[in-house]
Amino acid sequence: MEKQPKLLSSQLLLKNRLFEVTLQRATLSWKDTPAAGRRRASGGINGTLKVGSYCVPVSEIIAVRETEVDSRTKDDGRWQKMSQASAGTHPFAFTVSYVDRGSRHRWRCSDVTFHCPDGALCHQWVQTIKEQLLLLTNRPKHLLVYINPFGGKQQGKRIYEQKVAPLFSRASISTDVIVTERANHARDHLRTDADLKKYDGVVCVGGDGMFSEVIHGLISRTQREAGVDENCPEEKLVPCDLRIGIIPAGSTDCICYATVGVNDPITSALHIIVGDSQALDVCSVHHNSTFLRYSVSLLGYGFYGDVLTDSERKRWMGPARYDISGLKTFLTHNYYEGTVSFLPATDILGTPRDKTKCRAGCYVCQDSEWRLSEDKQLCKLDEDVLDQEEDGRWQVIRSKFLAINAASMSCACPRSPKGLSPAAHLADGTADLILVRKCSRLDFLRHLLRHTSKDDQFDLAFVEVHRVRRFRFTPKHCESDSELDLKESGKKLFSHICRDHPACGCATVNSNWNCDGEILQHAAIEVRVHCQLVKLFARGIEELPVFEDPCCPSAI
Ligand SMILES: Nc1ncnc2c1ncn2[C@@H]1O[C@H](COP(=O)(O)OP(=O)(O)OP(=O)(O)O)[C@@H](O)[C@H]1O
Repeated sequence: MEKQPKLLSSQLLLKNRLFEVTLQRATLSWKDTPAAGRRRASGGINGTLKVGSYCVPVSEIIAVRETEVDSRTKDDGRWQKMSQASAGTHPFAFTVSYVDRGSRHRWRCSDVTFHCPDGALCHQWVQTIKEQLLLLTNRPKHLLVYINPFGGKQQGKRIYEQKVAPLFSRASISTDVIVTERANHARDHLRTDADLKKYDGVVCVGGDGMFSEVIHGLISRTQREAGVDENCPEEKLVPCDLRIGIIPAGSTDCICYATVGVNDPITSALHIIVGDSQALDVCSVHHNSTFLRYSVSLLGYGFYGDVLTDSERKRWMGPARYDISGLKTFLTHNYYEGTVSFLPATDILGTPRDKTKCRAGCYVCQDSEWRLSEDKQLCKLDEDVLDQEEDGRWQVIRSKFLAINAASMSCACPRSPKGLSPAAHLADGTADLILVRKCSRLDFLRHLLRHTSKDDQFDLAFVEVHRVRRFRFTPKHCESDSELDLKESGKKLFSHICRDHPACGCATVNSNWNCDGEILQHAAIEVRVHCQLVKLFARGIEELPVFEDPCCPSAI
């Protein structure tokens, strides 16, 4: 590794022990000096600090400030008494706030205070660190924040005010905060009114529903300004410039869990402050050349559509409704006939059966980013050639399905740690299309149980999985208009009977699509994955536990 020049290096006092403190372009480090032992022996009060070397990446420093020095100093949240000798020899101090990694991907903001022998040196340290922070151009300075006061346990406002706003202010981030007054307030404001040029990012405080509002508003706005027609399924959508931050305060925080690894407001706030960036694929869903919705996690027809439809009728039950509706839908065992056509993704590095998972710095997603920038350089003429090539590669499957699921990410969450498609990627421009054909209840149960065990949920004769760029689904009765006309009235009646008699064993005509937790109005849909259409203030789930990380503020 290339040796970096030292920007500053001094012997400073930390918890009454002398440390050699060094600032380089990428790191702030401090290590025990031989004199430290002598000073300890001379009666200084020892803190909990371990002997050794410590290192914080500059990119994870939140802020630096000069600190008032008394004979008492507050460090790590606790008051400590400085020895008279230390206060006398090192009367000036500065405090560095930095990202401290806890267990299970949780981040915290920790402080370390260094004491200096003179004011000029202290000032020089603060200024030099500040200058290094200003060079980090990926950090947001001004954010637009939407708070859903009714999401989850209705704690959005309190969470923001008590846990997030103080961190933003410490990091000198200014905000415009809007507390939403109705559903779709954030979406509509982003679509038309918001002066987006003023901001470096948009933050939503709430659950997956709020995140969905924000992406719908931002994507629509971007397309309108670029002159792209959202209703045309063939249009290539223009990526959104502004990054989105999610402060989890909902009952379902799956997107946050999938992109950060934990649904913790402080962790998310710190990812925003350090200016992380994680691209995310977005699926557009159309019916007959009419835009329906965007999806970033799961599109599910059959089993997951039916669970959502049933659970919506049982909202009064609270979260227990998902288990009850799940059991009911499983026992009902409906299957649906139709045609799935899809365009396989052939030019990518990963497959849905990979053992490796999408993690921070994922090389599969990076490869897609590289291809995306190459694609942009292709001239318009080549797009027609590509379309013709695509036409020849579509595959068609006509069958009876218990479930059709398209996962744009693993869909892992605390309830399902492996997720629906464990090897799916956040930003490779594909979705994993999982087809579960008609099978016995026992076999379907085996498939479902494998989502929570080590066994491969796709390694069953009635399950197949394809990594796709586009797909279409046509329910059997929609396959031709004349067929539809002939059967329409009879099927409506049939569907009604089956809903009222769920145990009769006959298939209802149509299920509904569950689109990231919302029910779609149409069963016949056309889906296209847009590679890296939005960006989040996140970095993907980090792989290493804290003690394995070579550059964290623990001893090295
Ligand atoms: N002020 C408001 N009043 C009522 N509904 C709102 C308001 N602001 C946002 N919403 C809507 O509330 C819905 C749920 O919000 P959110 O996702 O934040 O919480 P949640 O409890 O996780 O909900 P869900 O689990 O249904 O996604 C969103 O779809 C959003 O459109």
